[in-house]
Amino acid sequence: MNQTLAIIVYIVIGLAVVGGLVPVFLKARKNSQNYTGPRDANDPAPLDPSAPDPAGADSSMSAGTLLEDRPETQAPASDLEIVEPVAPSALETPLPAEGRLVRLRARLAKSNTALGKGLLALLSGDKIDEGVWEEVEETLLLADIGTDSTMELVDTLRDRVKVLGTRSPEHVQAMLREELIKLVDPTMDRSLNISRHEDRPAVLMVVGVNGVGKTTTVGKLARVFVAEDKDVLLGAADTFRAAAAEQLATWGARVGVPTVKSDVDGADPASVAFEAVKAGIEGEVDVVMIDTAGRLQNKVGLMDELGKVKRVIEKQATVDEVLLVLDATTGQNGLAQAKVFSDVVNITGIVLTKLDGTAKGGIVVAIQKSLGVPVKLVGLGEGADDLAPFDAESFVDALLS
Ligand SMILES: Nc1nc2c(ncn2[C@@H]2O[C@H](COP(=O)(O)OP(=O)(O)OP(=O)(O)O)[C@@H](O)[C@H]2O)c(=O)[nH]1
Repeated sequence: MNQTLAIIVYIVIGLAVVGGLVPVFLKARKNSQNYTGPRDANDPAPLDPSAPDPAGADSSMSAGTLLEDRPETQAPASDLEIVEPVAPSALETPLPAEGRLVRLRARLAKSNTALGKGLLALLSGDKIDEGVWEEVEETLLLADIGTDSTMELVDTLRDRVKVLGTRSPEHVQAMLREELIKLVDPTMDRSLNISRHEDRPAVLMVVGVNGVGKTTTVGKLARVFVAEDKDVLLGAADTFRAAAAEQLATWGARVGVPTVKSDVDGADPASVAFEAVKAGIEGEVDVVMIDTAGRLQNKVGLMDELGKVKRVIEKQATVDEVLLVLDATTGQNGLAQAKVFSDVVNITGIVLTKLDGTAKGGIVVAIQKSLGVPVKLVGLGEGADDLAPFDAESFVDALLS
């Protein structure tokens, strides 16, 4: 009897010990997903165990706190989770990308009437004297086309008007259309490099300053790719703004796309990016898209951090597309941002957002000219499908319509 009792006691103790270890094993397994590769020279300092919890410090920040105000040390990306999409029955069907610029033409035309219609009115008048050319110049400069391109366009138009003799409004419209299209450059390759490699997904990274529309762009792009039947995975490497990862996961879930994110505020963004790409390789998806935190281009540490995110991804894949998101309403300021970002991460394309809210559509020309990088996409509203592949002819037609 005593022997049986002793056996039962041993079994109970044994079960208690095993039960206690299970969570430890599970936690260890979760953490083993973390990126543990060698640190780069400019990596953030490793955590000092005696230091106050940086996650705690971060969580006291408001969503509006700028990235440069955060503590130097960063929490590791422990507690990574993959947010799975909603039930298939609740999934949305995104619109195909083709023809979107034409569909959204009215928005572009509405905010750029001054440019297209203004130029047409000026050039269709009975007499084109110096005063008119000055007004044409002013209109182009106000639309943020940039000084060099404005001069170039005015000189060409002046020559062509001279040669033309009679000027019907149709003639003027055709001439203006032709010259504007040349300026926007239809020869640039605007396709996105998102073809899957034999053994791994294509990786696309989105960068830019605060609030330009990076997360929104990744969400809208996920929809475009889903409409093209691609398998997509998102990585929420904007670990600074508390709501950003949630925002991204919600975008993804709506169209059946999973998101890799960290539960820890201020987690190491490179680590989240690494894990997202790893999950993309293991899941054999077509495209992994990495959202990054907004950062001011004049903060060296933050720009270094961005370079690190890219380098860490490159330990297991190539970064095929780096899209710089610029807010069209900030006009020429975007040029300064573009310059610095392109020094750090080799920008392959521009996304120009909020073109629906500005009469400065000419910034497309200025950016391409100063950077030599094509505008590949334009944002024309806050709606889920208000992102369009950029096309020189449709764009100019919208300006002149
Ligand atoms: N009108 C308009 N609003 C846009 C467009 N694209 C983005 N937005 C809005 O811009 C705001 C900022 O967008 P986010 O995607 O959160 O910007 P973000 O760059 O990720 O922000 P940070 O992570 O703080 O740097 C949101 O209110 C978007 O709805 C656009 O093309 N048109």
